[in-house]
Amino acid sequence: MKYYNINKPEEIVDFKTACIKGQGAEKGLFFPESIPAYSSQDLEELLALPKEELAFKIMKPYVGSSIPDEVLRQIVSETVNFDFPLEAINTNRYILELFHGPTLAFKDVGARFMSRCLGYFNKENTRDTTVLVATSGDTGGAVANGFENVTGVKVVILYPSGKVSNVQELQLTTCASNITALEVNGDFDDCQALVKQAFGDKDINGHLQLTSANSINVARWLPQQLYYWFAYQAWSRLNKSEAPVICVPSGNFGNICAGILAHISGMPVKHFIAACNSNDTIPRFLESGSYIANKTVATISNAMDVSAPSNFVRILELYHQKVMHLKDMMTSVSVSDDRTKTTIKQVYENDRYLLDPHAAVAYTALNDYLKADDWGIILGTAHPVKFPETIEALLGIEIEWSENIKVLRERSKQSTFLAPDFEAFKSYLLKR
Ligand SMILES: N[C@@H](CCOP(=O)(O)O)C(=O)O
Repeated sequence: MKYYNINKPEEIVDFKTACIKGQGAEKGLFFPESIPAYSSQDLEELLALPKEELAFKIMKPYVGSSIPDEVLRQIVSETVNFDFPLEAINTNRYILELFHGPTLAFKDVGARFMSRCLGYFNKENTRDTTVLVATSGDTGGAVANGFENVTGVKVVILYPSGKVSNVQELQLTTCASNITALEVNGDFDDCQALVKQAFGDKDINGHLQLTSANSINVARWLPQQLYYWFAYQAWSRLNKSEAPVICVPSGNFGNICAGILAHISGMPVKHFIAACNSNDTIPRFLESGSYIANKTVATISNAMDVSAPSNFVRILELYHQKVMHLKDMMTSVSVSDDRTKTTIKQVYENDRYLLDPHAAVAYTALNDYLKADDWGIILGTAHPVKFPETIEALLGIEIEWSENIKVLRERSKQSTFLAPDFEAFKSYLLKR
């Protein structure tokens, strides 16, 4: 498979180069030159596969000859070695729980896949690679965990000071010595802008070999489509007469973009909903046609506090930049914190299911979209235990800590403050 740069289509690379570079010239994202198309017979066969084999079949065309089959098999089986259950919240609303990995968020899949691919490519590399990553909460912990002690890789995580939950902060500030956390006095979009600018800076690139572990990197983005294939296997067993509406909590739009990619490959979906919090650039864009990214707003679903979602350009590319065609398949809505809290309470009281704030945004949006007896799926992108501050205050319950959270709480945070200023970031990187 070859990938072209959306901003500079003459830049064409293979999977290995796309993974190592992370981002193309002129801040362009890499995009696959062709998308695999599965016939109904292929789909039948995919339904019957164990998850490791399904993951291999789906990822193989995207990786091409960059990684030998036996290595790729090993990488994907380590990537998906936990559960992805589709649970019923009530009669017609289901949740695909994506939070059973080591850092309790959906980002574990992409982070584990990318860290192992980079580890493989790095075997021939004599230089260390510096992985830059901006996080609004969940990516940072997953990347820290995925890259912990990977030889030849150093990770620099930028996160917005005071705008991630305590558990998320501990996950990204208490790691092995190859992981550094920079606490930025700004918001996620400031962190993401610093990272993107660093890729285009000659001095930094002369000094360090950089890559990105955000979903701008195809090796982080593409494996996210596996969730949708796992969901497909699970819902086909439910014998529903229609394909589902799938509602995805959306911040940087990498997850929903991967879902749409799976759908374009042939996986049946009736409609996608991109559920946003008050950071509503895309809902407003789809409504009015004007793309205006406002200042990022802090919400209780903090991992979605993104005002300029990197992957929206890929979603448009999937529809050949035709917004009209995209709107037939995807709706995007904004849900306030007040409505999110009401949903957490109602679902807990009526169904005894504990939604985290991100899933609650999606549940609210799905309910608004569907009639009561239509069926649909939300993606559960993070475990509620990551947000005890919000949930305990709202429901008056105490959330039980899992073993990995107990261990985290005993560690102490290590971070370095950084102004949201490119020269400050550059001078930090040049001293490394
Ligand atoms: N929601 C993210 C923001 C970055 O998204 P990514 O998928 O591009 O890494 C987070 O939790 O950090």
